[in-house]
Amino acid sequence: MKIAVLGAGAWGTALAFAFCRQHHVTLWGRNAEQMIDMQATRLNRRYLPECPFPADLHLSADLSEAVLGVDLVLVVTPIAGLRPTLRELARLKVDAPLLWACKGFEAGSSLLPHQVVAEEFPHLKSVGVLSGPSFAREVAQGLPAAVTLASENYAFARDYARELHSPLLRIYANDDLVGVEVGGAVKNVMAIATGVADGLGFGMNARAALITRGLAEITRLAVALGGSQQSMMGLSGVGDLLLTCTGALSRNRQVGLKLAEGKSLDTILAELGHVAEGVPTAREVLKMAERLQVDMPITAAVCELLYHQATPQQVVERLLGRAPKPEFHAPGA
Ligand SMILES: NC(=O)C1=CN([C@@H]2O[C@H](COP(=O)(O)OP(=O)(O)OC[C@H]3O[C@@H](n4cnc5c(N)ncnc54)[C@H](O)[C@@H]3O)[C@@H](O)[C@H]2O)C=CC1
Ligand SMILES: O=C(CO)COP(=O)(O)O
Repeated sequence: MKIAVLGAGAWGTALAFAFCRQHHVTLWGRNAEQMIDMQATRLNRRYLPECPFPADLHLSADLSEAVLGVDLVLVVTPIAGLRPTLRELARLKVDAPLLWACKGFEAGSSLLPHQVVAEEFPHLKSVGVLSGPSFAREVAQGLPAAVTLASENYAFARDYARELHSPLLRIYANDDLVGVEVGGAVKNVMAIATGVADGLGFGMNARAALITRGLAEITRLAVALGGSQQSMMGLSGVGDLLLTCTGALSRNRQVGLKLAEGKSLDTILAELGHVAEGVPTAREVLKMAERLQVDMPITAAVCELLYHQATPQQVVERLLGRAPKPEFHAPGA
């Protein structure tokens, strides 16, 4: 297949590496200067400095050139870049099948990525998300990983999962687009919370409790939005939640660790140099939870920390001080 990967950050670069083993791949980035540097050094020095480019990876800073005659477009910008990128694709009259790999709810609209795609490309039916436990650096180093390709059009998910699948990047098909997107979006919020708890030295018991109750929270929201509970047991549910809450490579977890050190959000984001989707997404998830009357206390606590100047200690006291309740639901309820 001829594939255009749009977005030359860590994850776009890593996916381009993975797919160019079997396909003709062009990695497009919006920053022409950076793309010239990448071509000259065959390295993404800004976002993935330790991984040299495979010889057969093509690069372009010209979107029209990158998408010319492609069989698949894969958008790997942060969620904030999804809509602007789709609008550029619409302007260029691109109608190739479309996948995206961004994780989050769109800031302001609180829409999931597939809803943004439906607004910008209402007639395109071959669309879906690629999501799951996958740190860019490990994928770029050729270490094995498994992800989910979810689409409401299951035949599309099945066929493109088969096309993109390889021994090092195993791809599973799923028809639960909502569940897979909610899992990928909200685990980032839970990773911030887990980073805070770990940074405060609360120990491994507390970490396991947070991850488990985080999963309960994600599941409630996913089901309220029409997703399937089963996906929460899958790669884009518990799989990505575990990875991001415990893995040192997670940027969202790093945000939490630095919040626990008492650093301001602005300082943390400047130090990070990468996107941390859990930061804008936490606010949208809380809005959505309030609208749907879904109980999401960990998300609310993360929002208190990020946006209401609460200290980590205050937030933890409030979370631990809540009244006891049934783990699942009261018998007979
Ligand atoms: N890094 C990882 O391990 C993984 C990241 N993701 C998701 O992939 C998405 C991208 O993440 P990363 O590549 O890691 O971020 P990053 O922070 O490494 O790079 C972001 C890239 O997006 C570009 N960008 C930002 N706005 C854009 C726009 N409007 N148009 C075009 N390009 C734009 C930036 O120039 C930069 O190249 C996020 O939603 C993230 O949650 C998903 C799985 C793994
Ligand atoms: O989504 C990811 C792994 O699946 C990457 O997580 P971070 O954005 O927290 O680094």
